[in-house]
Amino acid sequence: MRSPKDFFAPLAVGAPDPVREIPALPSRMIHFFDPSNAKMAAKVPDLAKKVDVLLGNLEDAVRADRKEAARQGLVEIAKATDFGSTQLWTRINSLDSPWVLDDLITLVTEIGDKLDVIMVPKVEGAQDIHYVDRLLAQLEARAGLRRPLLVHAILETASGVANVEEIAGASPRMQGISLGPADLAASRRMKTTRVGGGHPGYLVRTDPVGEDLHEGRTTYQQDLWHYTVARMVDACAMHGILPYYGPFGDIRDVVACEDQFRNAFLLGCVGTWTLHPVQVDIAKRVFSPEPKDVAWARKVIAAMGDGTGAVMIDGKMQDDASVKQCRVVAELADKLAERDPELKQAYDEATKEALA
Ligand SMILES: CC(=O)SCCNC(=O)CCNC(=O)[C@H](O)C(C)(C)COP(=O)(O)OP(=O)(O)OC[C@H]1O[C@@H](n2cnc3c(N)ncnc32)[C@H](O)[C@@H]1OP(=O)(O)O
Ligand SMILES: O=CC(=O)O
Ligand SMILES: [Mg+2]
Repeated sequence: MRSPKDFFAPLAVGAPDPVREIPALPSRMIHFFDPSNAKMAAKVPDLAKKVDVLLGNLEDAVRADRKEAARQGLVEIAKATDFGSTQLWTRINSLDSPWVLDDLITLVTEIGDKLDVIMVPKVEGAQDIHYVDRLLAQLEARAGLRRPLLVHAILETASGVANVEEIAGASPRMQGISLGPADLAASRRMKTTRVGGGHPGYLVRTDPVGEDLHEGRTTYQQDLWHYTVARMVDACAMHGILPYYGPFGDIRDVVACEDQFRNAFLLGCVGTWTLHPVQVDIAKRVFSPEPKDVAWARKVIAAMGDGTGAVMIDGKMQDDASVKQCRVVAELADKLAERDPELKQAYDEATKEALA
C-alpha cells in the first residue's frame, strides 16, 4: 500500500502527473462498436457526431479469431478519424486473457494521445486497478504522453461488488464504473439469461384477500439491479468518479430499455452503454434532464439566494438541501448545453417561461 502522500505521484519516471479531479464531461452514452466489423467501423465518423463517447470494444462480443483484427482496426480508426469533442474509449480484454498485454502495449503506444479512457472488464478488487495503473504509467512514459489515460472498471464479478468501494478509490486514474449485468449474473449464479433489464419472475405480491390464494392479488415486478446500481453509485460519489448503467441486450424492446436507463439516471448514473444505434437517442433523451426539471431547478436556485433558509415555491418547501438537489440538475444541464445547442435552447426557453 502506497502512503496517502504518494497517491498523486506518477507511477513511472517520465509518466504524466495523475489528474486530481475527474472531468465531468458529458457521457450520456458510451457507444460500443467492434473495430473489426467493417460495417460498424464505416459508421464511426457519423456516430462521432451523435454520441458523447465512442468505445472500440476488444473484449466479449469480439470473436477470439478477430481479437487482433479488432485491436488493429481500432488503431487505424483512431488515427484516421477526427472525433471532435467526442471521447474515444476502449474496452480491453480481461486481465487473465492472452490478449490484454498486447492490447495495452499497442493501444498506448500507437494511439495513447487519442484515447481518453480504458475500460477494464471483470475487475475483482483494487489489485487489478493497481496492475493496470503501473503498466499504463510505464507505457505512457515510453510513448512520451503528456496526458494520463483514465481507467474505468466494469462491476461484473461478485468479488468486484464486494470490493466496489476500494476499486473506486484505487487510483487517481479511476474515471468511473459501469454495471456489467451479464457477467455479474453468471458470477453470482443468478438464474437469469437476460443481458440487463428486469425479469418477470422477480416480484412481490399483495396479501391474499380470502381463502383463494390466487384470486385478486396484484404483483409488482422488482428491479434485479437496484442493489448493485445503488451501491455502485455510492462508491463512485464517495470517490468523485462517475457511475454508469451497462448493457441492455434486448435491442428490440426500446420501451423497457428506456425504463432501465431512466431508473439508472434517477439513481445517480450519468450515462449508459449503447450497443446498437437504436439505443443512442434513448440514452440521449433519458440522461439529459427534462427542460421542465431544469427550469424548476434554476427557479429554486434563483429564489434561494445564498442557498440558506427556507422558502415556499409553488406550494413546495425549499431549503439548503433541496437547493443542492437543484444544483445537481442545473449544473448537468449547463454542461450538456455547452455540447448541444438544441438542448440549450430548450432549457433556456423553459427557464424563461418558469421565471416569467
Ligand atoms: C455483455 C456485454 O459485454 S455487452 C457489450 C458487448 N457487446 C457489443 O458490443 C454488441 C455491439 N452490437 C452488436 O454487435 C450488434 O448491434 C448486434 C449483434 C447486437 C446486432 O447487429 P445486427 O444484427 O447487424 O443489427 P442490425 O441489422 O439491426 O443493424 C443495423 C445496422 O446497424 C449497424 N450496427 C449494429 N450495431 C452497431 C453498433 N454497435 N455500432 C455501429 N453500427 C452498428 C449494423 O452493422 C447494420 O449496418 P448496415 O445497415 O450497414 O447493414
Ligand atoms: O460486460 C458487460 C456484462 O454485462 O457482462
Ligand atoms: Mg461482461
